[in-house]
Amino acid sequence: MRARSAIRSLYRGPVLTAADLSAPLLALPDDHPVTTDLPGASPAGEIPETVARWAALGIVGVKVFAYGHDRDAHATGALAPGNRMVRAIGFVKATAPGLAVTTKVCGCSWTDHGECVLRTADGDFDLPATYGLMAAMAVQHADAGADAVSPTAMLDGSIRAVRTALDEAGHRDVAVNPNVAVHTSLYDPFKALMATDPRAGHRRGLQLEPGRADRDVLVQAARWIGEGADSLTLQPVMTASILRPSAQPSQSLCSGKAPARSSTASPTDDTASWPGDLWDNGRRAGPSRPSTAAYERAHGVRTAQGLASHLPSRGSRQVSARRGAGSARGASGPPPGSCRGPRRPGPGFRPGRGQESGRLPGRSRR
Ligand SMILES: NCC(=O)CCC(=O)O
Repeated sequence: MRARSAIRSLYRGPVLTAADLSAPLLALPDDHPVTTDLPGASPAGEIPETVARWAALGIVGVKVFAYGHDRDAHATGALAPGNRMVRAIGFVKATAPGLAVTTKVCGCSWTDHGECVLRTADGDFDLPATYGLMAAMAVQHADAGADAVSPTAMLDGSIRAVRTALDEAGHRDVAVNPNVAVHTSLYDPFKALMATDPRAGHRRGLQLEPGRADRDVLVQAARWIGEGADSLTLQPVMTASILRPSAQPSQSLCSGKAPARSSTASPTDDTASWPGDLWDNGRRAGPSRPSTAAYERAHGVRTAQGLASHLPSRGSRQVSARRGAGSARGASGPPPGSCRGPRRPGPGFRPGRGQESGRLPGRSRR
């Protein structure tokens, strides 16, 4: 079989090209020392040059992270007109209008304590203020030209808050791409460069525990989809590999199959290769898109949409009602309790960390 190159080409697996990639752009102050090998670290003034180089390579997206300024307890700088994020979005769009711009939406770059969430005077999580901050940031980024926003706090309710705010501001076509973030020291160089390491404690109470990530990733994915996510970013990138083993048809597990293309799972024409429900939440639903049920039959797996039907979801009905396609997908999913396999969330299974009850973990220490 492999002697003929035409046959090799015919049966070649998926190929990763520049057209599958989105590059991280870490927008730094002009006088900031770039003491890192992290790709994409760029003083603000050099952003046009950096982005032009990427566009010439054929890269199709940029994910913007801004080094926050004027940091305080309320993350005031995050909403300041013309702040570094807004300017970075403008630079990218002016340089390469065709690039898809995704922006990080989180308090941690803008709070003086480095936490993703805002706190009350008593030190508790201030949920309304945090949701309000993230929602206003998302609208500000969309107003500045962002095509998608990436809420990264891993805070239940924040995705719904962002989606609702975008819709109400007339940005229904701006996508929401939350993180599914596993807690890891691999973020340390990024946090050091961007000065986002929490002054006290860590993000362990929000991000997924590495030891349980193989199933919690899927639980969280289903949750974000229920809140209105359009696509997901698995973080760190190797998180994608923990989904692969659970996608073996012979095991018939409750899982999705990870894409081979990049850490950001984004809409693609290759819907047959993984369950679109996990990745694009049906925004591109169309005649060529396989249904959840068809996908599950063909691959012998359960998708996140199927998994979601096992959870006491707080948001999926709301999303289904708002988006017609979502409703149809939900109806075609497996009935509750039909999932078979060794990693099936058992009766009474809870994602942990008090998420089901909406209770949030308190400040924890290293
Ligand atoms: N807002 C949090 C993140 O972006 C995730 C990486 C980190 O822990 O800093």
